[in-house]
Amino acid sequence: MPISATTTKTSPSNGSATVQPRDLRLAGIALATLLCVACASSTPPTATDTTADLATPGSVGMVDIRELVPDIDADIRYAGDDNFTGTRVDGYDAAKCYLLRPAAEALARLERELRPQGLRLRIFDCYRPERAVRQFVRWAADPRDQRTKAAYYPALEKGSLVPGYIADRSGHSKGATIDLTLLRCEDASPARCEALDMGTPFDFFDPRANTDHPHLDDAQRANRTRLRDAMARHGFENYPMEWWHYTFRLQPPPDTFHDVPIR
Ligand SMILES: C[C@@H](N)C(=O)N[C@H](C)C(=O)O
Ligand SMILES: [Zn+2]
Repeated sequence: MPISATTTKTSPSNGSATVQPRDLRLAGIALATLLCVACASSTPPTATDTTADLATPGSVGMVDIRELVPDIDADIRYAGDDNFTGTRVDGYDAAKCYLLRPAAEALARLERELRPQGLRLRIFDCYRPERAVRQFVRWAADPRDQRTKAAYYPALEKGSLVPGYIADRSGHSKGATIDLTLLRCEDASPARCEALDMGTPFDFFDPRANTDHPHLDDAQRANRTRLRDAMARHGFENYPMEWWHYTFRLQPPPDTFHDVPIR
């Protein structure tokens, strides 16, 4: 896994990232490292370091899913204002889905399996820069902004959404996690598709979004099960709090959080 000033590594003990400057030989470098609170990097600068704004998802091992499936359906909600923050999110300079290559290849295999059944995937989010996660956390901590409450978290206080519904250190930043749903498509060109009823919309922060919530109707439960089974066949594990959130089981698991913008 490439490491740069744009990345932080997971602590083996508790699963969260820590700031651990390992090279304090040069006082100037150490000072720069300590001052770079926003970078939160565990690795000191090296000759190959670059700023987050110069690196690309490709340079840290990720691939645009449309290189593998050019016509996959994607509605990258954080690249616009149609999301729970009500604004375009930091780091989403383009509406693209980047994933580590093995995760992207697994997703492409699943899409190929689904199409003959009249089904397709719709992707909402993939790799998420850490600056986006920080924006989510700032949004959740600001009780004055309630513009999206009715649509996204009607029954909960926004301050309670972190970390269960919105992670303060997200697996999305490691490049193997994806938010998505299933579409049923008519065999036309271009395909005419409709999202399956999952019981809640994407990013509806509420117990009803829990994958096994008891008060779903039969069709909604079957649709969630269909998505979960399909994803499991291709190595993706569901997060029980959110029916749309899946992580690809990579060996060894990725341990690097990235803050490279999507463009
Ligand atoms: C914010 C939502 N789409 C999501 O991905 N939630 C999980 C918990 C995360 O932020 O990693
Ligand atoms: Zn997610």
